[in-house]
This record gives sequence, C-alpha cells and structure tokens, in this order.
Amino acid sequence: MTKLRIGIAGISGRMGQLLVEEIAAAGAELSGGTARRGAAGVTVFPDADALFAASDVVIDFTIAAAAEGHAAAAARAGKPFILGTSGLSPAQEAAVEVAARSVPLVYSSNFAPAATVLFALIEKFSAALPPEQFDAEIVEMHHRQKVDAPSGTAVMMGQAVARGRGKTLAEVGMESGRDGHTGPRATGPIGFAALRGGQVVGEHTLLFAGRSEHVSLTHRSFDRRVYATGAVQAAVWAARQQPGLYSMRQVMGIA
Ligand SMILES: NC(=O)C1=CN([C@@H]2O[C@H](COP(=O)(O)OP(=O)(O)OC[C@H]3O[C@@H](n4cnc5c(N)ncnc54)[C@H](OP(=O)(O)O)[C@@H]3O)[C@@H](O)[C@H]2O)C=CC1
Ligand SMILES: O=C(O)C1=N[C@H](C(=O)O)C[C@H](O)C1
Repeated sequence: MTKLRIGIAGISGRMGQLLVEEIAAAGAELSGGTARRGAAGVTVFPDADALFAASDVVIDFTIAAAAEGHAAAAARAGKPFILGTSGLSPAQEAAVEVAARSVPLVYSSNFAPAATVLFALIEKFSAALPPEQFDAEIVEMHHRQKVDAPSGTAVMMGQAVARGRGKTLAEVGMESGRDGHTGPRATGPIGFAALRGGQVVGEHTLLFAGRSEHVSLTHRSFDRRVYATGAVQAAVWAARQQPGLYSMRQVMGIA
C-alpha cells in the first residue's frame, strides 16, 4: 500500500520539527517542507507550489502572512491543506475560506484533543450562563517567542462563548488588553488578557464571573507534541474528504 505523502510548510519551526517525527510515527511519508534558511536531514522545496506538487497533503505551522499564500497554493494544486497557524486577520481568514471551496481544508488554532472537547463544552456552559449574569473573561499564557496575541486558542474559546449565546464573536465584541481609565465593564463583550514569558507551551482559562459565583475552565499543554499528533490525524482524515472548510471537532467526530 502506498503511504500518504505529507509535506510541512515551516519544517524548521518548533512545530515543524515535531511534525517530522509524528508523520513517521503515523506510518505516513514525509515529502519534505519549506524553510527559508534550509533544514537539515529533510527535503527542502524552493516554494509552496513545489511542496504541494510532491505531497498528497500539506500541514502549515508558519506565520499568518505566509499562511494565506499557502492556502492559495493548496487550491492551485488541488491538494488537502491543514492550517494550524494562528493570528490570521479577517481578510486572511476570508482567503482561507476561498481556498476551502476547492480543497479539503482543516483549520484549527489548537489541534490538541482535550482543547477540542473543551470548545464544545464551552458552548454548553455559555448557553446556560447569560451575559447579563456572567461576564466571560479569557486569560492565556505562552512562551516568550510567541508573536500573536490573543492566542488563536483564546479567540476560538471566545468564538465558542459567542456561539453558545447565539452570536458571533464580532457581534458580542472583544475587550483586549485593558489599560488606563477604561470605565466600568460593559455587559456582553468578552475580555481577553495575554501573558508572555519563559517557555510556557500554552495555558488558557475561561472564567465566567457572576455576582455570587465563578466557574472557570482551564486547558494546559505540557508538550507541544500534542498539537503535532492532532495535526497529522487531521491530515490523514482530510485526505479522504470532499472540498470544504473543516474543524478539528469534525476530524474527531465531536458534535
Ligand atoms: N494549531 C495548533 O495546534 C498550534 C498552532 N501553533 C501556531 O503555529 C505557528 C507556528 O508556531 P511555531 O512552530 O511555534 O513557530 P516557529 O517560529 O518555531 O516556526 C515558524 C515557522 O514559520 C516559518 N516562517 C516564518 N516566516 C515565514 C514566511 N514569511 N514564509 C514562510 N515561512 C515562514 C519559519 O521558517 P523559516 O524562518 O525557516 O522560513 C518557521 O519554520 C504559530 O502561529 C502558532 O501560534 C503552534 C502550536 C500549536
Ligand atoms: O504559539 C504557540 O505556541 C501556540 N499557539 C496556538 C495558539 O495561538 O493558540 C496553540 C497553542 O496555544 C500554542
């Protein structure tokens, strides 16, 4: 049986290096990757088009500015695409949605299984805890190298809170990085705070703060390999799908 050939955009990165190992562990074949300064021991292609030509599926953990072009390259090649990069702007996400009209595209800012389950739970909590009674606040902490804030996972948590309340995140609003004379907290918007320091892999807490009680939901990653395992699982799954934009919840079969 021929092995699934998986390529990695950003093969030299923290996630890219772990993906090399997880692709082998899954019994798939590494086609190679892209890396602007090269990478030892793997095939490095000159650009994304060459990477897609040599791959059955490509996984992207790069930066937002590059991810949009990689999604377009997926559409040109007609190959499934797994997008883990966070921090995309609304315009960049719109470009990803366009690409997903012609190829299977799994997009998630967190491929860890327990985080994926948590998004589903958050919707249920939020549907039962109305904004007039419970303020939703999200606090995240990451390693000092992280370049985007709030994290993609924090945004996905916010989206899940909004969905549970029958709205989009844009409709409920985000209050990010409060500073100075902010006035009292508004009813409805979701608060976001980002801490950066050391080598924290990823910690996220969603707090529902009511007048007389609080409930908080926390996810902690101790090893970023958990994301690489999930992304490879998504790649194997996407290779069998029709074109469309998919979530990790769909990959895992979580309603
Ligand atoms: N969805 C999830 O589960 C997870 C998502 N992430 C996200 O994945 C992304 C990458 O994280 P991480 O691996 O820690 O980051 P790194 O900085 O370690 O790696 C980023 C990679 O992107 C490449 N890159 C940078 N700029 C460009 C560019 N302009 N064009 C092409 N490639 C580029 C770099 O390669 P080079 O410089 O060699 O070209 C490098 O290999 C982040 O957005 C992060 O938030 C991280 C963990 C889990
Ligand atoms: O940059 C990281 O490291 C991580 N990024 C993702 C995010 O932005 O949520 C996932 C995880 O938190 C690690």
